[in-house]
Amino acid sequence: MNKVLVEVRDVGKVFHSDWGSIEALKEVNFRCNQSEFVSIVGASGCGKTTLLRIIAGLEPPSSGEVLIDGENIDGPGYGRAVVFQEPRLFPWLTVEKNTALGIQGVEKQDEVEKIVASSLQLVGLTQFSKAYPYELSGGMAQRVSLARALTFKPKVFLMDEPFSALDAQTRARMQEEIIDLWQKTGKTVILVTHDIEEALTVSQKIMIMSPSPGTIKEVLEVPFAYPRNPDRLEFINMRKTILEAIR
Ligand SMILES: Nc1ncnc2c1ncn2[C@@H]1O[C@H](COP(=O)(O)OP(=O)(O)OP(=O)(O)O)[C@@H](O)[C@H]1O
Repeated sequence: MNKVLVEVRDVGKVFHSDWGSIEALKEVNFRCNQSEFVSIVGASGCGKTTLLRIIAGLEPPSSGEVLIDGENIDGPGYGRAVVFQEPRLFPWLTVEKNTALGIQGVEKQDEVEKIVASSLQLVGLTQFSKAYPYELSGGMAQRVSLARALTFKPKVFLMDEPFSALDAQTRARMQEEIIDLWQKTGKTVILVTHDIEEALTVSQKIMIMSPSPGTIKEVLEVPFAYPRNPDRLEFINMRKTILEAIR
């Protein structure tokens, strides 16, 4: 039976500033099952990042609540790892030291090393553990941030446009790698992307948001097997459906 891991209930968010208020989210409701790969797509400004930040506990909702594994979220926590658009590495630390920054509550150095080694292996960076960030390509740097996120042993990975700063080829490779990582670890993934093709390539479910105020317009199951082929008619048709829904 599918277990519900993330539950967003009637979430609303209003930002107040000197020049007025913005209702960024209104009555957002959805459920995400354990081990599910979900993408959130929608036009610029429709509230994707705000919703992800609320699930991460980085932003409080103005109304409603978010439950993860039945527990109410009221701040950042180790059950959730967030991967941002840029890798956010410390330039003066090696790959393994940057990766180890995510580890909490493990005192023995050899245990820390074991966790780091297995995370780096999962993202294919074992060989580069002694390298510094300036020696890495953009894709490799983003893989370090994934390795660091893995060390948290999170229940859910929250990703905000993690590949959008990469060139097209690296991006395609990273999409394959994230599917591989998800299949190996069985983690739940919620990915924000403005790229419909990316959402169709990686996810099992796509939530389409509409703006002003941001709300979930439609949820689509992606029924195709992995690896997905963007040239297949079913893929092309679904891309068209999503594009029309966003417009
Ligand atoms: N900290 C903030 N203060 C005030 N308004 C904000 C803040 N963060 C977001 N907003 C507003 O909330 C709305 C949703 O923004 P958000 O960044 O969540 O959209 P998005 O869908 O992620 O956009 P994009 O695809 O362009 O990144 C926008 O109107 C934005 O101006």
